[in-house]
Amino acid sequence: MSTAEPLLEVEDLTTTFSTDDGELMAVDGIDFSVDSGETVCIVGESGSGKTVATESITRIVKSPPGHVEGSVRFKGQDLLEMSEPELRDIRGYEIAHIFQNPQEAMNHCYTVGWQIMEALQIHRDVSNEEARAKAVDLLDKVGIANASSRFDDHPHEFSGGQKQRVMIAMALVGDPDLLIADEPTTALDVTVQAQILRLLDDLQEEFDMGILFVTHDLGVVAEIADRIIVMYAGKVMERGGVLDIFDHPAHPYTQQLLNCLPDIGGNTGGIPGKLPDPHDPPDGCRFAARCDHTIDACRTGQQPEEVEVNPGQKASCVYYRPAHDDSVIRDGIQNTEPDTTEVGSADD
Ligand SMILES: Nc1ncnc2c1ncn2[C@@H]1O[C@H](COP(=O)(O)OP(=O)(O)OP(=O)(O)O)[C@@H](O)[C@H]1O
Ligand code: NI
Repeated sequence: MSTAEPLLEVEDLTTTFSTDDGELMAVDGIDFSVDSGETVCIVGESGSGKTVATESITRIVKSPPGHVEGSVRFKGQDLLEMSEPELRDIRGYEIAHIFQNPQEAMNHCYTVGWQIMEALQIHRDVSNEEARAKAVDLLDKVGIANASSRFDDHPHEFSGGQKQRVMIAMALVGDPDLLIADEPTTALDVTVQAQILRLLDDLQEEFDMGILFVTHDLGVVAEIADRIIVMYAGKVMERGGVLDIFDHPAHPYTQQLLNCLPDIGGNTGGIPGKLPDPHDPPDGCRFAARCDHTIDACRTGQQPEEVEVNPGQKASCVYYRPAHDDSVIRDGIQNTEPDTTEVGSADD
C-alpha cells in the first residue's frame, strides 16, 4: 500500500492569522504524511488547529486568509509553491474536501444531479449525456437508492445522511487521490454516522484514496484510522498507529483525551482547563498548564522534539527524553485516577 514517497507530505506547516489582537498561530510548524489507501486521523480538542491544518493544504482557509508557510508535497509537487490557477486544477479534483455541514456546500436552488454534473464539467470536457450518466453512477455508488429518479430532486428532499452521501459523490467526480474529510459525520445520528464511515471505507478501497480525516470523536477514529496524529494548540503532541495509540498512549494529553471516552468509563466532561491563548503560546510544552505531570523542564524552551516511544509511535513530551523517568507517564491511563493517599496526607 505505502510507496517510497508518501502521497502527501507536509513539512513545517505554519498558518498564522493577523487579528486585531495581533498574530494568531493556528498551526505551528507541524509535519505529517498520508499514503495512498491509508486513513490518517487528526484528533484534538476544539481549537487545536485541525481544520486550519487541513485547509492549509489546498489553501482554502476561510477569510481572513491565513498566511501559510512550510511545504506541502502532493505526488511530488509543492502545493504551496503553486499559483492559484494551478492549485484550482488540483482542488476538488485530485484532492477533494468534504465538510461537517453538507447543507452549506450545496446550492438549494438546483437539483443534486445538476450540481454533480456541474462539478464534473468544471474539470472534464464531457457531454451533458456523459456527465448525467456519470452523476447517476456516482449517486448509486454512494448508496442513494433509485439514483436515476433522485437525480432531479432538490437538496431539501434528502435527509442529512443522504445529503452527506451526495457531497461524497460530488467529492468523487475527479477520482481524487486524497480525500480530506473534516468532521463529516459529526452532524449525523450514530446509526447514519456508522453507515457513512462504512461507505468511506468501501470507497477508499475502490478508489485507493488516501483519506485525511479530522475529528474530535475518538470513537470515530477507532472505526476508521490507520494512523493518528494528535494535535493540541497548533502542535503535534503524539502520532502513531491506531492500535498503539489506543493501547498505550504515550503523551499525557492523548491519555487524557482517551480518558474522556465514555465507553471506557471516563470523565465525559472533557479535560479540565482550556487551551492556551493562540496569540501568545507559552514556552515549553503547550499542554503543561493542564498536565498532571508537569515539571520545570516542561515550561521552558520549545515544544519538546518528538521522541520515538515505540516503533512508529512518537510523543512530544519531556519525560521521554534521556535522563527523565518515562514510567511516570507510560502507565498514565491508570495513573490518572486520583491518588487518594496523597490527598489524605496533604496538609494544604
Ligand atoms: N479565519 C480565521 N481567523 C482567525 N483565527 C482563526 C481563523 N480560523 C481559525 N482560527 C483560529 O485558529 C485556531 C485553530 O482553529 P481550527 O478551526 O483549526 O480548530 P479545530 O481543531 O478545527 O477546532 P474544531 O474541533 O472546533 O473544529 C483557533 O484558535 C481558531 O480560533
Ligand atoms: Ni475544525
